[in-house]
Amino acid sequence: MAIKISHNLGLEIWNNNNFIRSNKTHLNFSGKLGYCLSKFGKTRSFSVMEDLKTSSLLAPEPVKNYSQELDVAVRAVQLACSLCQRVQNSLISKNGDGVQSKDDNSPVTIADWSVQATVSWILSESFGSSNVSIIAEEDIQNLSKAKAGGILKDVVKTVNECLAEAPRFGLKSPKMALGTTEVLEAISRCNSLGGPAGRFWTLDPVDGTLGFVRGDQYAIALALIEDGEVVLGVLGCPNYPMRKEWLNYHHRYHRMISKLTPPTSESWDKGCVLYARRGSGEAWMQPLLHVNKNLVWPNSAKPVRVSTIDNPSLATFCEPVEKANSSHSFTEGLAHSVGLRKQPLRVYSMVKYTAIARGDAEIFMKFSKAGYKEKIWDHAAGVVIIQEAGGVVTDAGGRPLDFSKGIYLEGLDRGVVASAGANLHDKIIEAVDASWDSSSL
Ligand SMILES: Nc1ncnc2c1ncn2[C@@H]1O[C@H](COP(=O)(O)OS(=O)(=O)O)[C@@H](OP(=O)(O)O)[C@H]1O
Ligand SMILES: [Mg+2]
Ligand SMILES: [Mg+2]
Ligand SMILES: [Mg+2]
Repeated sequence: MAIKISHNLGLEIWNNNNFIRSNKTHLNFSGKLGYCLSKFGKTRSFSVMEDLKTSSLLAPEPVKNYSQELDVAVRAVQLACSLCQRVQNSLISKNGDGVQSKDDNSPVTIADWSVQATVSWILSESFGSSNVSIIAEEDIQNLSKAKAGGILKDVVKTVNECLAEAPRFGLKSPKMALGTTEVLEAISRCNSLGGPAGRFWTLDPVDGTLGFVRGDQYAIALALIEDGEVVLGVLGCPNYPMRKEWLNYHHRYHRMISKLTPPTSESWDKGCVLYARRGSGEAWMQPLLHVNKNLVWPNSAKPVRVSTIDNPSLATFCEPVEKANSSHSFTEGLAHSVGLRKQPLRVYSMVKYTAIARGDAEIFMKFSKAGYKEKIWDHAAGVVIIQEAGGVVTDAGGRPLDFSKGIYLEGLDRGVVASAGANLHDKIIEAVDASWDSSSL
C-alpha cells in the first residue's frame, strides 16, 4: 500500500500500482510541500505517511509567478468580454440571425470566431508567435465555406473593431487593420495538441454558446497549462453581476418577455472577470471594464473565496441548463440522498465555476452521457480558480482532472464534481458511488 500526492495536491491510495481511491480530506498543501511536488514531478510516492513529515526535501519554494502571462491574459479576456457584449446585443436585435450550426449541431457565432482570433493575435503579439501554443475550440472549416462569406466578413470587421480598442486595456493594436488571411491564420493557429510536456494555452472563446445566443449567461475561458498542470486561469463572465443579489434579477430580466427596468448602471455592475494563479492560495475578481464608461485600467480587483457552508441542507448545487449535457435526474437523486434541499441553480457555461469560487453556490456537478468526452477548455480555467479560492474539484471517483492528455479530459471517471469544501465533496462522491449502478448513465 502506498500513499501518493497527486498533481492536484490531494492524497491517493495505491496498492501494487493499482489506484484504490483519493483521500477523503483532499488536503490542500501549499508552500514547501508544493515545491517538493513540482520538483519531483506529477506524483511522489511515500511508503508511509511518516515520510511526509521527515522528508528532507523541504527546500525553499521557487518563485514562478507567471505575472506577465496573467496580466496579458486578464486584459485579453476583458477585451474579449467587451467584444462579446457588443455581438450579443446585435444578435438579439437580429432575432438569432447569425447563428451557425457545426457538424455536431452545436451553435457557433461571430463572437466565437472573433474572440478566438483576437485572443490568439494578442497572445502571439505579447509573447512572440513562436513561443505561443494554443488549443481552442473553434476551427476555420465552417468559416471558410463559401456560404459563410458574409460571416467571415463580419468576423474580420468585429476583430478589427475590437483590436482598435486594445490600448484602452493596455494592449497593443495592430499597426494596420488585419486582413482576412491574418484573421483566419490567428484562428487556425490554435491547433496545438497539448499533452504532458511544455506550455500551452487553452481557450474557450465563448463557453455556453447556447446561453450566449439566448441572451443569457456565457463565459470566456483562458488558461495556461504547463507540464500537464493548469498554472493560471481567467474566466470572463460578462452577464454575471458583481453582486450575487443581482443574479436573480438578471435571470428574471432575461426570461421575461416584458422588459424590466434594470438597476442604474452604477449599481448594476454587470459582468466580472475572475482569475487565479496556481499555488497562490488566492483568486481575484475584477469588474468588467466598460469602455463607454471611460474607466481606465487597472480596474480594482478584490479577492474571492468559496462559501463556508458545509451543511448540505443549506447548500446550493449548480448544473448545466441542458439535460442533454448533464443528467438532471441523476443529480436530483444525488441531491436527495445527500440532503441537498435547495433548488438547483441551472446556469449556462463556466459561470457555474465562478458561482462556486465566489461563494454564490456550494456544489457544481456535471454528468454527461456515456461516450461524451469532456474537453480541457471547458474546465481548465474554472478548476484552478475554484482550487485557489479554497474549493475542491475532482472527477466522480475523487481523482483530479487530467489536463495532460491532449484536448480531452481522458480517463475522467463518470463526471465532474466541484465543491466549496472537502466535507460536501466527500458526501457527493460517496453518493455517486452508492447510486451509480442503478442509474441509467
Ligand atoms: N453532449 C454533451 N454533453 C456534455 N457537454 C457537452 C455536450 N455537447 C457539448 N457539450 C459541452 O458543454 C458545454 C456547455 O456546457 P454547459 O455546462 O454550459 O451546458 S448548458 O449549456 O448549461 O446546458 C459546451 O461548451 P460550448 O460549446 O463552449 O458552449 C460544450 O463543450
Ligand atoms: Mg465550452
Ligand atoms: Mg465554446
Ligand atoms: Mg461550442
